[in-house]
Amino acid sequence: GYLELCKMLDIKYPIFQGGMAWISDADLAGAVSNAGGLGIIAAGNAPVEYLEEQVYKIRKITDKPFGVNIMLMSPFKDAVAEAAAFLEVPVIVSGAGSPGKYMDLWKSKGSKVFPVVPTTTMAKRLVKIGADGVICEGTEAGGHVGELTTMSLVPQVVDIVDVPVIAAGGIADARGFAAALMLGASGVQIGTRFLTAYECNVHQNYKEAILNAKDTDAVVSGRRTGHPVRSIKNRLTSKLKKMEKNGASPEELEKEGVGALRRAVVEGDIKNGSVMSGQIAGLVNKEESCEEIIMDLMSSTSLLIKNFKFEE
Ligand SMILES: O=C(O)COc1ccc(-c2c[nH]c(CNC(=O)Nc3ncc(Sc4ccccn4)s3)n2)cc1
Repeated sequence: GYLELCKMLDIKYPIFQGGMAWISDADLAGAVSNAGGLGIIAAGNAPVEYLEEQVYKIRKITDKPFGVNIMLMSPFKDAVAEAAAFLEVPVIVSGAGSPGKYMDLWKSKGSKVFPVVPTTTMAKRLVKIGADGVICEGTEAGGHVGELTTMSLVPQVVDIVDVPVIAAGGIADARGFAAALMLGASGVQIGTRFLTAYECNVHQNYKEAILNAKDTDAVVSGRRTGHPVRSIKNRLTSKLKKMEKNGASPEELEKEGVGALRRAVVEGDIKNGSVMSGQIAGLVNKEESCEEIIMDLMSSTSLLIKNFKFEE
């Protein structure tokens, strides 16, 4: 349950902040960890120097546990995986691929390993080789997504693993948090709502696109070409949709996608950039601090579930 998870990771609240490529830096992760959750720095596609710099920086911001998310489609994944172990990062999260070959290295250095898994098969396989928990991310999530929904994936994984399950995808308030606990999750991972936090350094245009989005605006591009990515509907997603319809190759689509996330995050080009976002953006309508987000989640959830106790 959530108390066991908090004990395992020495965190106050069972709330992970999604390690979003280009977005989750030491400022955001440090604020989440200082507020009692697990802040997670995203290595994304960045070279190892970026990760080292962010880990040094977060250790100046907080002395609480934090995580690093390693994106396994990164060209720098080997160096980044080594660095995460060498830096003795408390929690290592992985995504967009299988971290099997790094598991022993990460465990040997004492890191807790929480891979994101899109299916029960992957969950079972990774727990068998040592995963300390799994993050079950439903297709409701932003960014690179699988096919299964959170509502469907979470209970099926809970039934076949004996480690804590974190629910991710489509969760932004106490109702989603409470629902995840009912499905058997020990905690939740939240991306889209933390993306609009004051401490998140993403371009203000990107935050506004999330705050103004409605339920049907977060669409998946590239589902047929292998890298399905959920982002806010704009000129880029329309272009990708047309290209897919005209039978564009994965390489052609990939070329369009490269640099698109940076254009949105850094330059604020939310028309032609990739504004990655979960379906729950329609529920995220105001900017808050990480502390406010976490306290809202914990206090409201404790009202929904009578034996869900927490102390401020
Ligand atoms: O290796 C296999 O058999 C396949 O294994 C997996 C397949 C998928 C996943 C998976 C799905 N979702 C996640 C965690 N979420 C994510 O990884 N979300 C991401 N958002 C943006 C990212 S950067 C990117 C990536 C592709 C194209 C453009 N940009 S990564 N992991 C995990 C393992």
